[in-house]
Amino acid sequence: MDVLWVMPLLVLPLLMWTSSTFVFYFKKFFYVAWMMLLALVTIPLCILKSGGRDVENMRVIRLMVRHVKYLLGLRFEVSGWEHLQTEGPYVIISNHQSSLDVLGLMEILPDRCSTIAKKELIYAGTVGLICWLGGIIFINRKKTSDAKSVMADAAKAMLDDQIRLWVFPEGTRNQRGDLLPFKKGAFHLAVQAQVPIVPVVFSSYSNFYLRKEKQFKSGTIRLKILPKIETKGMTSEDVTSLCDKSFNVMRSAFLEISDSVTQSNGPLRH
Ligand SMILES: CCCCCC/C=C\CCCCCCCCCC(=O)SCCNC(=O)CCNC(=O)[C@H](O)C(C)(C)COP(=O)(O)OP(=O)(O)OC[C@H]1O[C@@H](n2cnc3c(N)ncnc32)[C@H](O)[C@@H]1OP(=O)(O)O
Ligand SMILES: CCCCCCCC/C=C\CCCCCCCC(=O)OC[C@@H](O)COP(=O)(O)O
Repeated sequence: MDVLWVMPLLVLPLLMWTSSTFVFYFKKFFYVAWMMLLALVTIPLCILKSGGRDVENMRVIRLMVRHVKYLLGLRFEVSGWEHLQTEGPYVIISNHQSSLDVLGLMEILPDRCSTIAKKELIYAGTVGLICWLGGIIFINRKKTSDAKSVMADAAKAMLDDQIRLWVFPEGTRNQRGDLLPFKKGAFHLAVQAQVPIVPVVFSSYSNFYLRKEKQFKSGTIRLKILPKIETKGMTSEDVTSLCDKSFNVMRSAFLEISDSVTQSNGPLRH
């Protein structure tokens, strides 16, 4: 009899563990499947709207992605909207924690703004095709010289076609509770086009999404848009200091808006 009473005490934690792991895989699977399906529906809409690859398709994509946050139990708290009210082209830079960043990106994406992404994304089925239709610029991260020339073309296109570009200067996803050192491409891009940089910071996801621990709870993400940094008159000589300055303002903002969050792995050293 006694053993029977103990059973629930053993089984309950096991059930809770498996259910949170189950929720993690379910939500991840659902997210990918839903985005693939949305992309499938959005492809013809984009083709009807623009007849092919065009940054204007980002309006349709943005509209189609907006509801996905509710399905995953996520909310965004955006501050600094006024800093996006800048005429003409600019480069947005933000930290990059997960593919969930796309939801925040779509929350604040200004008109005529596309992104720079790794070229592997083009093979992601319907999502890859929608990225291509949305004018996303693909770079080969393993070939710096190729990436540089694609970005030089992008600087020209920003001015010729009046487009804005969103770049993830960490160059990869990172969930270590701090920012990775920035790569230089975004800053060369802004200096070459002589356009401002608008830094955007996503608060840490570690209070609701932990890849290693297989946790994916509901949560609120703070998105802070910071004042633009001008690059007029700068040359490639100024890129390193521009990069350092941007890193410092973004890192302080990241730590400030993530302050209530436990930094499980501690800060990274540079
Ligand atoms: C409805 C349907 C639903 C569908 C859902 C999806 C819908 C839409 C999708 C939209 C959203 C998509 C979101 C996509 C997210 C994808 C995110 C990514 O893929 S992140 C990864 C790719 N991005 C990046 O890598 C960008 C950042 N990287 C860089 O900028 C890098 O600098 C580089 C790749 C250009 C070069 O890399 P690397 O060699 O490793 O870097 P450095 O150390 O920075 O540079 C080496 C030296 O080269 C100089 N340099 C760099 N760039 C330039 C340049 N453009 N011109 C001249 N010189 C350059 C740099 O200064 C270094 O020299 P040094 O002497 O040391 O200064
Ligand atoms: C038939 C192929 C199926 C592939 C399925 C993948 C589909 C992805 C589906 C839904 C997610 C939608 C958001 C897509 C955009 C997110 C891209 C992204 O975050 O790429 C990661 C990249 O920044 C860094 O990669 P690394 O960690 O450096 O490597």
